[in-house]
Amino acid sequence: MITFDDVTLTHPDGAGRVTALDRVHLDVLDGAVTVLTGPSGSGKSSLLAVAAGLVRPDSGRVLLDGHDVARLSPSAAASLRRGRIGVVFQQANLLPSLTVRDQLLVMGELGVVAGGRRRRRRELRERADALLAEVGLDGSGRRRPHQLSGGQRQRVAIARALVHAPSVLLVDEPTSALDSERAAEVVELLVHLTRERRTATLLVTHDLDRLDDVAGLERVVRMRDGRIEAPLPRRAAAQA
Ligand SMILES: Nc1ncnc2c1ncn2[C@@H]1O[C@H](COP(=O)(O)OP(=O)(O)OP(=O)(O)O)[C@@H](O)[C@H]1O
Repeated sequence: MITFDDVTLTHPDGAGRVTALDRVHLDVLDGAVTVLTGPSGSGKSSLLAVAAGLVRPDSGRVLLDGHDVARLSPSAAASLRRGRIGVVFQQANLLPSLTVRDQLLVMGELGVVAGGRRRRRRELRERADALLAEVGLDGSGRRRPHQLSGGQRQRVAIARALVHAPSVLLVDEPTSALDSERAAEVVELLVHLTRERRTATLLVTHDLDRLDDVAGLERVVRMRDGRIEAPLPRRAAAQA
């Protein structure tokens, strides 16, 4: 679970400062996808960056499984990120020369080192293969990114983000490069994996209306001017 408790973040802006997050309170619960939407500049990326420990807020607490990410040193934040957080970006960002399976194994090894756990390689390989099957890429482990469709690449990115068994999944506009049908499939997959693995998933999207038919996105929060508006029913949030 991630808890944002009274989190404020400002950036320098000419002579003054611009407020990206303004006293944000939000719980991202385990086993559910919390959708974060809102207009450009409302603070969505800033909230993800703070959750990932990439940016330190001016004030407030960001609790990730009880650790205050906002107070950690940069190296401790990096270690927490590698051990407990999975991230999926707008583009899949796969390494062109690696096979699908190796994309997962490389990330898994990083998590193993960072977490100081002696997870055996065989275990990691089994985990990678199980994840590839779960995201519908059973049998594609030897392919390389250029042999995959956009939706398949994004599925690899999702599997890679989960291979070290993070408790938190941060997802930034994962569907912007996909058509509506593929977009819905990718988000359905995220809902399924989130429930099954009990991750606390925070999904940023600006086009909520494209996800109208996806079940399991009950929790939608909308940002405006750095603030979280009260959680809204999904249709109302899409129209606001
Ligand atoms: N590094 C920075 N320096 C100065 N201002 C910044 C910086 N990063 C973000 N901002 C400002 O903080 C506010 C929130 O930006 P943020 O990128 O979090 O919004 P967003 O909702 O993710 O927007 P988008 O949907 O366009 O990605 C905006 O006013 C933006 O201009």
